[in-house]
Amino acid sequence: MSLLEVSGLEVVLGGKACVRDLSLKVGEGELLGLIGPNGAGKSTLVKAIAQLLPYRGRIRLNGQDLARVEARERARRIAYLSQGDAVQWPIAVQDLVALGRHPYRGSWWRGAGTPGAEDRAAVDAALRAADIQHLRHRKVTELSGGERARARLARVLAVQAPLILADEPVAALDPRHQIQVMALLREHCNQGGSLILVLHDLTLASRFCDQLLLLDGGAGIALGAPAQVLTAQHLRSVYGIRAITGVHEGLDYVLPWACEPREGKSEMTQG
Ligand SMILES: Nc1ncnc2c1ncn2[C@@H]1O[C@H](COP(=O)(O)OP(=O)(O)OP(=O)(O)O)[C@@H](O)[C@H]1O
Repeated sequence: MSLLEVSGLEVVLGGKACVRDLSLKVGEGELLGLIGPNGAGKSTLVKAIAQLLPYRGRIRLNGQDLARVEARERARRIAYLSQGDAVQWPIAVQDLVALGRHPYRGSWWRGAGTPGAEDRAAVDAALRAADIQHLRHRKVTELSGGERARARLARVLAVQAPLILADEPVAALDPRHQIQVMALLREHCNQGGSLILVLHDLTLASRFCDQLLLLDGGAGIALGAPAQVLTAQHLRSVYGIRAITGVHEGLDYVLPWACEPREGKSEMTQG
């Protein structure tokens, strides 16, 4: 059984269908990348899965209708990293990361108490994984964009949820940290966790993801292994680009190279 099953999903915002009749499955240990041009519906899809938007259709986690799972329980099973890097309060990095443990605490008003040993260990592990131990006492609002991106990611890792939804977690990172974070997310999957990742970098997408879902205009255009999705035809018809492709160390790579005239939209293909 898949960990996550989405079927017939439709999200309408401001009278416009931003996600249309979308179905997908994510298995345990699987990394699904969501790609597509600006405005394709990637963030909307992720927010609907996180139960942050109203939708029609069905979203099941471990066979259970996610809409019926109690909020705190859901927050332990799905960790969501939103797009962007806004953190409004000048709190210490370790306190931001500790917020990831909130789903495991009782109500603050009913005396949730101080973090337990498990919470501290989870925060330490997340700081280590995101390579920001040295920043733990710094204020989040005083970090660089890339440092803040890693602090926000560490909060999500601290949840230790089986499913992570991450919306462009590497967008602000330098190349070394991009590769480091992708490898870290890959490791989450190698350890049996599952991940849905929104990203624009097609090279990282083809290298690190098991499957890719290409979206355009709210609809799924192609779903399958990276090589089946990142075809010259899809790159041209959906992105309006041409890419250099090849194989390095046994892995396919795709390097966007030039703009091309866009052609008619493709039908959804499934590999
Ligand atoms: N609250 C909203 N009300 C109305 N329309 C919205 C709302 N949020 C998003 N949209 C529209 O839904 C469409 C999909 O937006 P979404 O943010 O999901 O795209 P995306 O693929 O994540 O894009 P990007 O790569 O630019 O982040 C866009 O046309 C956007 O304008």
